[in-house]
Amino acid sequence: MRLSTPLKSNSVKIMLLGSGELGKEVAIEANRLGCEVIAVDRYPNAPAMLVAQKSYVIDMKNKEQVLDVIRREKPDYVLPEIEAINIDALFTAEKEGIHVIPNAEAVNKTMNRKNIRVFAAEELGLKTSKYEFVSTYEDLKEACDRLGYPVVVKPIMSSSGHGQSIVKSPEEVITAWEFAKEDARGSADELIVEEFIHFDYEITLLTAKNDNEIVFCPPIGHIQSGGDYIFSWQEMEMSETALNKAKEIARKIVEGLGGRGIFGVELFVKGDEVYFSEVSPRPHDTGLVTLITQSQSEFALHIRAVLNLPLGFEFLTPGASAAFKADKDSYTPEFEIDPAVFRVNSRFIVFGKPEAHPGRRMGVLLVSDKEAKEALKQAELLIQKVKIL
Ligand SMILES: Nc1ncnc2c1ncn2[C@@H]1O[C@H](COP(=O)(O)OP(=O)(O)OP(=O)(O)O)[C@@H](O)[C@H]1O
Ligand SMILES: NCC(=O)N[C@@H]1O[C@H](COP(=O)([O-])[O-])[C@@H](O)[C@H]1O
Ligand SMILES: [Mg+2]
Repeated sequence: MRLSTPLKSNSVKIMLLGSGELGKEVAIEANRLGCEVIAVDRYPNAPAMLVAQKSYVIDMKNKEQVLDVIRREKPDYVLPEIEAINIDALFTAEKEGIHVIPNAEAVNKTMNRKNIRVFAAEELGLKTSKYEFVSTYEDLKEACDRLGYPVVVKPIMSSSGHGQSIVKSPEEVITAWEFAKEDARGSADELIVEEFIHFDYEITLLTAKNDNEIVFCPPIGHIQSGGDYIFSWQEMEMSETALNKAKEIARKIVEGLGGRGIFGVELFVKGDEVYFSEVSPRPHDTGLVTLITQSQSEFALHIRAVLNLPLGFEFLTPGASAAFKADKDSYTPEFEIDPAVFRVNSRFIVFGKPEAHPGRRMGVLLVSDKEAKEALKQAELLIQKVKIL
């Protein structure tokens, strides 16, 4: 492995398309290996920009603007960090010899619920919830009736629960339709209607892949509210049968998508049955907990995978994370953190987002303990001691 110093002509150049909290940790790991980091996002002073060597503010959905920064910088690797990126630009960049992580087609498949669901369920034969795709209100109504209530309605392109709702009765279909249209983070031209899975629990199985090996992190349990994560813990206790099924699904999906990097494979578990839900071809928000539990966090593993370095790591301790979300608007967000939060076994990470809005994730609390359950209890308690002024 050849490594240099950032900004030298021979340094490895990494471009992050999306510069939020996950990208910031990736940038820090890349910097530690002497890589040069170019952070790109839709607004200035995004978290990863605060630690990158250079940054650009562009319209991430505009093909010319995305291609322009790539052509100008000629990075060795382009790492998509968000879902809402112009995909044609990635295909073109790849054709021009740029290494997109994990590859443009994998990004294309995973950014669109229709592509990834059809690929997973119909091509790879993975078990998923029943689903239908609709583009008119009438079709949505019929699909909900056919699948039977409750159902989950989601825009085909979105993330962090934006535009997503659980529909419990025919009367609620109209609200779900309107919400999907107004709150989608990508495109709500089409919606997916999914059978509601009454799972016992859900996990993220972080799976790292380089050209030679695939490694699995211990499963991460999590709790979601409104389609967005609020607590996660590692390791989630599960039966050997369920864990083996989870690994088998994860292996199939990452081999199917190909390329190098870390993948967050989202799975629902009911008894020993495991359902594939979706996958991020990049670090996962629920995986922030690995910053305190693993010798190599998901961010370090991502960079190692990108650079095709060995992926070995140790699970050091059980732990938990609590997302800190703002409850108000602020253009000069300031935290008030009770010193009690800073225990021997806990940390609070401020992402550094320049603006706070109700529901926006601004930081994360991490706790380790002998048992994940105990760490989770402490995380639930300590997160209440953080406020935005
Ligand atoms: N078919 C389903 N049955 C039961 N619960 C579901 C179903 N689909 C989604 N959920 C719940 O909603 C959460 C968010 O769904 P999903 O992961 O599809 O949305 P998302 O917007 O992509 O979120 P993120 O970007 O944070 O991963 C899931 O983690 C799960 O808790
Ligand atoms: N579930 C996906 C996820 O967690 N993505 C993370 O959130 C950022 C966007 O935050 P913002 O919406 O507050 O700008 C993204 O840049 C990424 O780091
Ligand atoms: Mg998800």
